[in-house]
Amino acid sequence: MSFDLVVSGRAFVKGEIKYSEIGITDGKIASVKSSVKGGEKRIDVPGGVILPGFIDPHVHFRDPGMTEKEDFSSGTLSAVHGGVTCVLDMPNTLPPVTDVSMLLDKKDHVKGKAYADYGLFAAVTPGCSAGMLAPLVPGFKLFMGSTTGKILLNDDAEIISTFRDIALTGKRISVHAEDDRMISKEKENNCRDHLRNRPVEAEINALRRLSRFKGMKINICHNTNAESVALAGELGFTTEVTMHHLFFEADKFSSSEYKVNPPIRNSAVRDKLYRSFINGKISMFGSDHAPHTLSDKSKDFDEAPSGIPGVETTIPMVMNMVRNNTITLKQAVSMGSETPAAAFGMRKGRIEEGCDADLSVFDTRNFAKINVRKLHSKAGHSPYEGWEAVFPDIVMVRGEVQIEGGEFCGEKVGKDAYGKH
Ligand SMILES: NC(=O)N[C@@H](CC(=O)O)C(=O)O
Ligand SMILES: [Zn+2]
Repeated sequence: MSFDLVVSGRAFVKGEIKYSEIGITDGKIASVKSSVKGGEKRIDVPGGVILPGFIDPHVHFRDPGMTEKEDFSSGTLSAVHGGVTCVLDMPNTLPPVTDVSMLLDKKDHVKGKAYADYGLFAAVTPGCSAGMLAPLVPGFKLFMGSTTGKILLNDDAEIISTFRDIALTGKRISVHAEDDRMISKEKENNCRDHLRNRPVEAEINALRRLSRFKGMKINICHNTNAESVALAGELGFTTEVTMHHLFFEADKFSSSEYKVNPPIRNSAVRDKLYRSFINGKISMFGSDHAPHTLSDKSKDFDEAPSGIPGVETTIPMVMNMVRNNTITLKQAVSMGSETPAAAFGMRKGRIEEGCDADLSVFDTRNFAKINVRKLHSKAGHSPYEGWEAVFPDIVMVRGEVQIEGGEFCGEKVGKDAYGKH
């Protein structure tokens, strides 16, 4: 058998790190063995571990409509620099993705712009043509609490009837679970006020209301507290966690840079969330990359939009946790690659025959401090400036090298993972 490319080195294969030779043909992994013959081209990875490319199941790339904050090129460029080879983009762009024609318009619009593979979510709206949308999307997104964009749906009767249609399609519904009726709109001056207006109970109550959908394919986004995580687990839902909810506390991190929905919680809530993450109770990382320009974020707290960028820093921070033995590599790969691929039905996320040849190589000896000037998002700011992280040495999207020796050498090879219909 001849391959277009053979990548060899220590690789994470079926839960173990072992020397492997990965034969790649037409962008797919065709063979994984201790030795494969042939290969037009060979890349011998000198150090570090070859991992499946990471998948970020939750980004907001603002394209179309708010491209001064991010566009598909800057967003996916940022992604590959952080070891992320596939992103799932949320539908609160302008116009929002609420029907087939808007979805197809957005697909046309972003085509040819991406450095990483991608999928585009559709919003859950009453009467959305779930059956027609389903083959074209990774899943559907429900916003139960108001936030950037205007696609709120918080009425039980409407949620029930729409979920019934979506259940028939087999697609997962990612939920922004904050009960809007429990969100107060009083003036805010800092993150403590934002937290007062959007209490933990709003999140837990939204989840309680979803308990009637036990066993359905539902994913609870950006969990901020251990109770939500536990309840979601009991209901058979998948869960996401962000770095900002794991690491920030409203008392210490109070400026509008940290204003985000759901909000940064207090230290007691954060500590319990962190423990449930360490104990393996959370399914996936999701950056909730929500870029806003510095001038937007510099407005008075009450006026400033909510959202924190993170697509480029999430996995490097995760790999730093692996370096520190805070979590195992197995947990990092499960939460960052395997589970998102399985949850959203992609042949990605594993170094196995038949999967896309999305690979990332990390060497935990190469840690560095995050430097905002070296990040690629248009946001131009990061709350993680100066934090230690491990950035990837090599990143490959379906066999196409995007990063080598830590340097960008890529092209806009990114494809819609739900596009062949
Ligand atoms: N997380 C945020 O605070 N903002 C997100 C929307 C969202 O996920 O709530 C955004 O699009 O700006
Ligand atoms: Zn979001």
